[in-house]
Parts: sequence; structure tokens; C-alpha cells
Amino acid sequence: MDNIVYGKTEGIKKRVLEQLQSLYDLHLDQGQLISEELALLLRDISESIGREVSVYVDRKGIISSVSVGSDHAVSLQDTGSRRSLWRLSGITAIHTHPSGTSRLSGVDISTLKNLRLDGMAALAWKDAEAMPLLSLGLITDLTDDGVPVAEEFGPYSAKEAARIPYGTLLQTIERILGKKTRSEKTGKEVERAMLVSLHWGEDCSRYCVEDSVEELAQLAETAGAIVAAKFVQSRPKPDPVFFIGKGKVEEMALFAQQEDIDLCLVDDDLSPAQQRNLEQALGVRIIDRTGLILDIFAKRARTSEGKLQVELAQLQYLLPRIMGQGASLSRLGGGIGTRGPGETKLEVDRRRIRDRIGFLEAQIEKMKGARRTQQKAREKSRIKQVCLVGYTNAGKSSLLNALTHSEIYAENQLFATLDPTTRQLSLPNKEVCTLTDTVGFIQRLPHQLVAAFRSTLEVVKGADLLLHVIDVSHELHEKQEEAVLSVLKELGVTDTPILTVYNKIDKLPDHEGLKKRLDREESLAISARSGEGIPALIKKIASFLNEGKTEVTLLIPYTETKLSAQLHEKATVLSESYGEKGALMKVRLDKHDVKHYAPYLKEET
Ligand SMILES: Nc1nc2c(ncn2[C@@H]2O[C@H](COP(=O)(O)OP(=O)(O)OP(=O)(O)O)[C@@H](O)[C@H]2O)c(=O)[nH]1
Ligand SMILES: [Mg+2]
Repeated sequence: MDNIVYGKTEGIKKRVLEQLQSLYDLHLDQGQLISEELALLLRDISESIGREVSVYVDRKGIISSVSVGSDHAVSLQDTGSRRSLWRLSGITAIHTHPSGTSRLSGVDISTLKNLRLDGMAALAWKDAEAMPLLSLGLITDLTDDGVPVAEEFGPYSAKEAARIPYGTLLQTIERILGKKTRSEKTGKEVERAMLVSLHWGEDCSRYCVEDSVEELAQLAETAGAIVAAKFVQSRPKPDPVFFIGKGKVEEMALFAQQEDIDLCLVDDDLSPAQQRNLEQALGVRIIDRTGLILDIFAKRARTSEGKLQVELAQLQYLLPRIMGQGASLSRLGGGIGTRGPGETKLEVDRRRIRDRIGFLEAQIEKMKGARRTQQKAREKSRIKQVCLVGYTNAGKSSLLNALTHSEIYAENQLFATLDPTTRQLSLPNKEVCTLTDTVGFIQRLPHQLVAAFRSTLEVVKGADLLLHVIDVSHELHEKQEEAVLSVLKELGVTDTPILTVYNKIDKLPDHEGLKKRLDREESLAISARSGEGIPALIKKIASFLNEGKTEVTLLIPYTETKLSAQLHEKATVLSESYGEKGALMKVRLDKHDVKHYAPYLKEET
């Protein structure tokens, strides 16, 4: 550093110039606005030359430039330290008003705003011996268009100014500005969340605590929150009052305050009392794992049946939590953002919630009836039903798209799909089947949801074949696979044949090894993205659905037109030609149906 003094330095005595240069050697304490020493030096130099003197100080307290004259911007041009849109420049300007008050001028304020300075301070004094007074300008807000809003504080004596907790003040301001910018970007307030996961007991056989908290973070982001911190604690068992230990509670309460946290997500299910106690101790909203998943479901539900089911699950979750809850009732129910059962619904008492639950159950029951009828019709139509199941984000919807050339919603989000979507899939052997996409599963899927979605998930039960999609590129795919199988069991799906489909092989560095390992009959490696393995999968589905079928040629006399109509309905007619004696039909049908047509069987030639 050459200790350059910028600005109008002509005619300044060498002694004073040296004084100006020596300003570079002064360091402020980190987080300090000004020191008395600096204030007095600036006063003395400014008095002796009768001009303004400015210094720029960075966040570490180092003086990065010194200039003379009123052109503030001169030496700031090359600082280039504006870090991101909503951040301040990290530079504070301190300058003198040699003949006037410390009040900031219009130019001072606009420089503050234009350069997004941390602060703009002006010093003035009554006479050469007097203690300087300091006024401080800060950007404290942004307009809706993102224009900085400045405020002036002070004047303070130099002594007082030296004691302002300037660093903390700036952090707070940046947080406010940051929040404002984020919410402008997304059009809604983005909430800052801290996560906590408790490791207790010995059981780490399923998801380990770190993996689980990682998944919780993904869920939180899916729900639209920003994850500010993850806490993990080990304990022999949960604390009955707070769930986590008291020390952790204190640590997190402090963190919440310092970091402007809006909510705390707990990677477990809390008792209503624990939830209340934690909420009071931490001073932020508490959402437990089930609450969070319900929240995401609420956001995703599209069809009226899906919405009813989510509301039912939410109310059942809420019911035990609203006993004697006055003020915090509405807070408990709301999820991230403004979802959850609406405020008005939350204000009704338990009895009315019960009524609503009864109503929802009845509605869902009615829809179930309609669904059953559809299901029966499908079963009768002998069109085979294939159903996609798998862990959330495994690529079920992407696979449905790849197989049926559709464009249903597939996203790198947890629970992108809630409502089942059915498409027709044409198979090579002239057959068609239906392919249904379903909601993704997750480890420890809330039981309220399993119950509420039972009727939707009945398509899984009624399927002829399940394609279990696994994201083989995921570190924990084996645990995810187990989780899916256990939810299937919970749903009572035990007899349906399962074809295991290892997806996303394009993400694996080497998948030849995997393909070799998959010599099990009922598994397959594919990439829904690149299309690799899709033709093989289609073939496999076809042969699976045709198991127990056989192809025969029948000669149906013209007197038996009823029979040929029946064949068109029950079997797949591969070819048909008309001869003298009747219709020659090549058909594929269930082996045990062949006997019904025995008299008409024609020997293969
Ligand atoms: N690289 C790669 N990415 C894939 C593949 N299949 C799916 N994806 C991506 O994985 C993410 C999840 O895909 P989806 O099809 O939405 O997954 P899903 O199983 O339907 O998820 P949910 O509906 O949330 O349960 C998306 O970002 C897809 O683009 C694949 O074969 N390779
Ligand atoms: Mg999906």
C-alpha cells in the first residue's frame, strides 16, 4: 500500500500530508465505528487545511483510503467489494464538515445510497479545541422497488460514537435487507429455519441421524424455508418436557435470536406438550416431522379428493394439539408460509373440528365408492394395471413420462406428485396396459397420511404389477428401498408382483457392474432421463403381464358370432381372416380359458 492521499492535495504542507498518510496506520477495533483518536486527528488535519477530509474504513477496522476535498466517490471507485445484491459494501465513510454542522448533506445521503455504504459519518466541531460531534447515516430499508432508504442518527459526541456497537448493528441491518430482498424475489416471505435431530437409543439401523436431518433439510426446502442451521444431539432418551436437552434448548434459543430464525423443525414427532414447551423456550414456531410433511402435502394437493385427504390428516394431527390453547392455536396449525388449515378453521373449537373430520370422512368415503366402481370397471375390462411406487424423488413421474411420452409434473422436489395419474401404455405385442403414478413414500411416513391416503393408494393394491422405482444413485437407496417395502406392507400390499427398477443409472460413473448384479429376474437398470433400458423395461412389463397366457389359433364358424365377439372382449386378437368355414382367429388368452374354446382349436401348422 502506497499510502496515497486522494483528491485536492495541491498546496498542502508536507507536514500535513505526512499526517494524512499516517492515517493509514490507524486501525479501529473490529466492529467499531470510530475511535476518539481518529476523530481528533481528522478534526486537527481538517482545521489546518480548511478542507474536508475523508477516510474509508472496512469491516476489519482498516482504513482503505484517505482523501481530501468533498468528492467522496473518488477513491471508492476501485473498492469493488459489493458482495451480493442485498449486501452492503462493507465500507464506512467518515468525513469532516470543517465549517458547519455534522448534519449530513444531500450529497452525503445519495453517496451512502449509491455506493451502498455500510454507513456515512460526518464530523463537525464548534472550535479547534472542541470535541467533534458525529452524525451517522445508515441504509435501514429497501423500497418495494429495491431502492435503499436511508436514515440519519445522532449527533453523538466522538466518545459516544466510539462506543456504538456498530458491527452488530450492521449485521442486523443486513439481515433485514436480506429478508426483504429474498421476499421480493419469491413474492412471499421466506422463513428461516433451524433443524434439530435427536439421536437416541441404539437404533441406527434405518436412517442414521445425519442422513435423517439431511432429508429433513430437503423437506424444509421443498416447503419453501431456508435452512440456517442443523443441530444434532445425542441422548439416552428424549427429554419428556422439551424433547431435546435443556442445554441444547438454551443454545438454540440464543441462536434463534441472533440469527433471526422464524421456525424450528424437529426431526421426530413431538407430543403436543413438548411442542408447546419448546415453542415457549425457543420463541419461534415449532414444526415437527409429521407437521412438515403434512404441510408439503397441503401445498401439493391438486384434486379435490387429495385436498380432502390432506385436510383430514391435518385436522387429525391438530386435534390433540389444541387443548386449552388460546393464543398459540393459530400458530400451531399454520405450516411454513401461510398454508395449513386456514386461520378461520383453526379458531373453531374442538367439537367443530370433530364435526369437520366426520364430514371429510364421509366425503372421502363417497369418493371411495366412485373409485371402487372405476376400479371394478377396469378389472372387468381386462386391461392390466401397472402401478409405479417408490421413494419420493426416485423418478416415478419421469419414468411415466418416458414410458408413455407424457409430460406430467416431475421435479427435483420431495412429494412432487400427490394425486395418482393414469396413462395408457402401449406394449409391443398389441397389448395395452394402464400405468399409474403415485405419491412417493418416505421413511416414517406419518400414519395420519397413510390413513388419509388409503383410498388413493388402493390403486396400488388393485394393480397387476408394481414397478418399484429406486434412485440407485442415491447413497441411501438400500434404506429407501426398505422404507418403501415397509409402507407397502402397512398398506396391506403383499401379493402383488413387484418389478424392481433401478433408475438414474446415467448418474453412476460405472453401471456395467450394476447391470451384471441385476441378474435377478425381476429387476432392471434404467435411466428415465437418457432412455437407456426403457425398451427392455417395456418388454419385461409385456412378458410379465402375459405370463399365464398362451397364443392359439381358432376357427370359429360363422354360426358362432357370439364367440368371436367374446374373444374380442376377453382376449387379444392378433390376427383374423375369413375363410369358407368361418373366421380364423389368432388370439392370446389366459391359459385356463383355452378349454372353453377346445372344439375350435386349430392345430398350429
Ligand atoms: N439424472 C437423472 N435424473 C433423473 C432420472 N429420473 C428422474 N430424474 C430426476 O429426479 C428428480 C425427481 O424426479 P420425479 O420424476 O419428479 O420423481 P418422483 O419419484 O415422481 O418424485 P415424487 O413425485 O416427488 O415422489 C427430477 O429432478 C428428475 O429430473 C434419471 O434417470 N436420471
Ligand atoms: Mg412424482
